[in-house]
Amino acid sequence: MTRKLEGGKLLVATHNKGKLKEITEILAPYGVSVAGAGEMNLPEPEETEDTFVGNARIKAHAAAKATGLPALSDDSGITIDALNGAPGVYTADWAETPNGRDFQRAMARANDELNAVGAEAPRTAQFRCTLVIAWPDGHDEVFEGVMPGQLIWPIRGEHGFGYDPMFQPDGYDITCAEMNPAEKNKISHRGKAVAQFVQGCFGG
Ligand SMILES: O=c1[nH]c(=O)c2ncn([C@@H]3O[C@H](COP(=O)(O)OP(=O)(O)OP(=O)(O)O)[C@@H](O)[C@H]3O)c2[nH]1
Ligand SMILES: [Mg+2]
Repeated sequence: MTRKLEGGKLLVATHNKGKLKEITEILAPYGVSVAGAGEMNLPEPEETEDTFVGNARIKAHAAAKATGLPALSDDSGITIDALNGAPGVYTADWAETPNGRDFQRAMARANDELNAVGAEAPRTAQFRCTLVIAWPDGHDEVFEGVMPGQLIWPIRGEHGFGYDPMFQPDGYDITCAEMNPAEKNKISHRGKAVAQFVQGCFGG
């Protein structure tokens, strides 16, 4: 049975400003305001699992334990069919450099690895989002969303974050970075997962 949440404020256990902005915007119509782990100075736990749900559990339970409040985490990434699902849980790692994350470089790597598979390699990929809400007593619940699409090159668009300029959702001829944010939230992996979370934890 899904445990319900009360009150209008939710702790979101992420240090990613792009995710936080999207979750804030998706939850606004439900009267839920959001506080991020970064602004609450919570440490960033190490993501040691090899599944989205495993890492989402680590982040949500760490924040719930540290604050005594229910905490929502988001573990997400891109799975590329021709690369057997890579980068998957390592999506952020592909962007890491000694000077911070560089997504131009991460997108170029995805394109290079696809080209190395061959000209005929399918360009299909999925954005995946796993949300975990954890309570301080150790209870948790999981919600998931997937957005299928194609990886295009050269990249296009200025909105969004991460790999958005490379990702063209199925049924669209523009990338996620060319959409306005509300349009992306309507169809995205994160939009779908948050809708399920709202239904489960705030619904009747
Ligand atoms: O173009 C994108 N549009 C999206 O909608 C999206 N959602 C996730 N991602 C990427 O997937 C990785 C998640 O890694 P991740 O779950 O560990 O998050 P993170 O480390 O950035 O923050 P945190 O929540 O762990 O604090 C990061 O590289 C994100 O850029 C996206 N990229
Ligand atoms: Mg992370």
